Order: sequence, then structure tokens, then C-alpha cells
Amino acid sequence: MKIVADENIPLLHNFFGDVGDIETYPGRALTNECVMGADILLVRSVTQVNETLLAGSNVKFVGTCTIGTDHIDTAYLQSKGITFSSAPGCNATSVVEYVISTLSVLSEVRQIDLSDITVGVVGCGNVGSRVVSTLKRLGLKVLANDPLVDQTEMVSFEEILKCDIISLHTPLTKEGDYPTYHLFDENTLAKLTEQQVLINTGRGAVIDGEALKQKLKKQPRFTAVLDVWETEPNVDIELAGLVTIGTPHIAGYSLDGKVKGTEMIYQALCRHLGLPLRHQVAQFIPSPPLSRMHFTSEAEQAWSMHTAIRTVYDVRHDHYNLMNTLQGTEQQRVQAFDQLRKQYRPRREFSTIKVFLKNTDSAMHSMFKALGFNVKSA
Ligand SMILES: NC(=O)C1=CN([C@@H]2O[C@H](COP(=O)(O)OP(=O)(O)OC[C@H]3O[C@@H](n4cnc5c(N)ncnc54)[C@H](O)[C@@H]3O)[C@@H](O)[C@H]2O)C=CC1
Ligand SMILES: O=C(O)C(=O)[C@H](O)COP(=O)(O)O
Repeated sequence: MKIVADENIPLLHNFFGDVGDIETYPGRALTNECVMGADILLVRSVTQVNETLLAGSNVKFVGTCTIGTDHIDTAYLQSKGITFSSAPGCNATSVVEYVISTLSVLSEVRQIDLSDITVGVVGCGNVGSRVVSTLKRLGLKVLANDPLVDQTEMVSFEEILKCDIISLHTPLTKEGDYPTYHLFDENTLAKLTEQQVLINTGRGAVIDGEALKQKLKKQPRFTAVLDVWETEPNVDIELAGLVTIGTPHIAGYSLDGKVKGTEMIYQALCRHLGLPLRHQVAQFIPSPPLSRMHFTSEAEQAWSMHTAIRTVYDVRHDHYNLMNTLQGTEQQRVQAFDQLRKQYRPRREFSTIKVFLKNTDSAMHSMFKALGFNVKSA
């Protein structure tokens, strides 16, 4: 059995090595020629999987080790009887932690009092609902909008537009009753004041990038945080220079989230082929490292939450890394964008870190728990 796969799928050989012969390619370089003779195709988000890629091939199973599926022509796969699987929720925690780190940083650099603001979440699926529940458990006021789920706890889109911070967690869709393509177009962006914050970790084209750029030129104090870009991997340099935080599509790039994506597709493929499950992440990735943080005095505890969040993941590192690549020719910048993603450091999730607190009955203890840290008594 021949497996053609994106070379950036972590633990690819560990999971799939005994399922078939693996041939790897850079995800953006996968062509129709590459998949000829393949039975199985394993991709990430950068490969457009459609008739152009698959015509005339024998591929019977396509798996994407990602949450997003906008790069997959599922109707075409269905019409050809090709089994398809994605990895829903695999890196949702990673995205939540990106948002948490962003809020922590903005609270300082934009002097935002998090206890006094309302966060509006657009898209309340695996990621959005976890953002909502985590922020609520931290004591923040949160509203959510999602026309496609039970409306009991949802508010209107117009209400979301009044929130101090708006965080986008929708897929990219161009069809259906509620398409998200350019959901934040010139008109919608015009309704946001300079005091508001817009965070996008969904897909770039949910915001009209050109319209956002023009808004930021007119209202430079408007805070935009972009992990995803309409034109990626070719980031609009001018827009990048105007955002408060800009990162190279790595919100979901915790090691834990990425390998979970591989594991989920491995499981789906085993189901498809009727094979027993022989591998799991724990075999290959060390269980939670012995990383420990001790906050044992009252003074330390006062700022401990922000310290812990930013020690494990400070979104500004990814921001500076991206900003440092925005030079040279378009080709050099595109390569640099992909390199940042390919060589991304092993970032672990909060749950892998043990936090020792002096007083485990404290409100701080509840907050650390809400963030997912492994809280212990000092
Ligand atoms: N930046 C990154 O690294 C990552 C980005 N993503 C993106 O985030 C998206 C969301 O991820 P999940 O929450 O796991 O997906 P999900 O499918 O669980 O949830 C998406 C939610 O958005 C809602 N939605 C659809 N159209 C909407 C609209 N017009 N207005 C409001 N809500 C709408 C859906 O009803 C659904 O509840 C993914 O599709 C992917 O594109 C996901 C993981 C990592
Ligand atoms: O899971 C998703 O959806 C994402 O956006 C991934 O983080 C994208 O990662 P790549 O597939 O582009 O490596």
C-alpha cells in the first residue's frame, strides 16, 4: 500500500510506517503526478485536495491532520467514493492558549482591565466553545454568536460587534446560509471603534484583509491580532506592519495539538482498513515533562497567572519571528513563512506543566485550574 503524505505531518513514520510505504512531499508541492499510484493521501491545511490533484489516481482515503477542511473538496471526494477524515478538535486547546496568551499580553501593552470588558466569540464549535468556557471560568464576561448551534446561549452578530474584544473561530465557508468569507468586510469593520480588539485565529479570508488594512491606516489605535492571513503564505507586509500582534498561522501549533491530529487520522485510517490500533501518541511523545513552576509567596502569586501563561507560551515570540521575516522578495518571504511553521519549536500545552501554589483553596488556584494547568499544593 502506498501512502503519499505532507512531510510536515509529525510522527508520520511512527504512526503509518507499518501501514504502507510512505512517500513525502512539501504540502504545497503535492501535484497530480505525486499522487499517481498512491492509495492513501495524508495532508495538512496547505494542500488543495480536489479534482486537479486526484484525477486519475487510485486514492481511496484522504486524511487531513487538521481541524479546518476548507482546503478539501469534500463533494468531489464523495462523488468518487473516497473516504475522508479530518481531525476535529485536535488542536483546539492550543488555539485557546493562543487567545489566552494574547489577552494576557494585551492586558499589559494596551492597559486592558480584563475584569471590566466583554469578549465576543464568533463561531462556537470545538475552539470557540472552549474559549467561552475558559474565559467564563476565569471570571470574564463573554458573549457568543453562532447561527448553526442551539441558540439558547447565543447573541446576535450585532451584539458581538459591540464587545470590547472579538475573537473569530469560524471555518472559512463561501456557501450555505451563513458564509464566513469576508464576514468582516468594510461595512462590518466600520462599525468597530478604535477602542475595540479583533482577534482572528480562524481563517484569513473571514476578514477582508484589504479593508482591515485601510481601517488600520485610518485608525492606527485599532487593535488587530492576526494568526491567519487572507493571502498566506504571502503575508501582506503593509497589513502586518499595522497589526498589534501578527503570527504565522501557528495558533494551533502546540506539539500536543499537532500530534493529536496525526493520531486521529491514524485511527480513522485503521478503521477504514479494518486494522487494529497499534500506536498512540504516548509511545512517541514524552508524557508531561517535569516542568514545574513554584509560586509560594503572596507577592509571587499576585502576578503568577500571567507569568505562568507567558512562560509556557508568549505569543510575542511568534509575532517577532514573523515580523523579522517580512523582508526580501515575495519568494523569500513566502519561504520564510513556511520555514517558521516547519521549524516551529515544540510548544507544550498548559496541562503539561505542574504549578505549585501556596494556597490551593485560593481564587488563584481556580484560575490555574480553569487554564488547564496541573495545579499542586506547594
Ligand atoms: N489558526 C490555527 O492554527 C487554527 C485555525 N483553525 C480554524 O478554526 C476554525 C474553527 O475550529 P473549530 O472550532 O474546531 O471548528 P468547529 O467546526 O468545531 O466549529 C466552528 C463553528 O463555527 C460555526 N460557524 C459557521 N459559520 C458561522 C458563521 N457565519 N457565524 C458564526 N459561527 C459560524 C459553526 O456552526 C461551528 O459551531 C477551523 O475551521 C479552522 O479553520 C483551527 C485550528 C487551528
Ligand atoms: O487545524 C487547523 O485547521 C489549522 O489551522 C492548523 O493549525 C494548520 O496547520 P497546517 O496544516 O497549515 O500545518
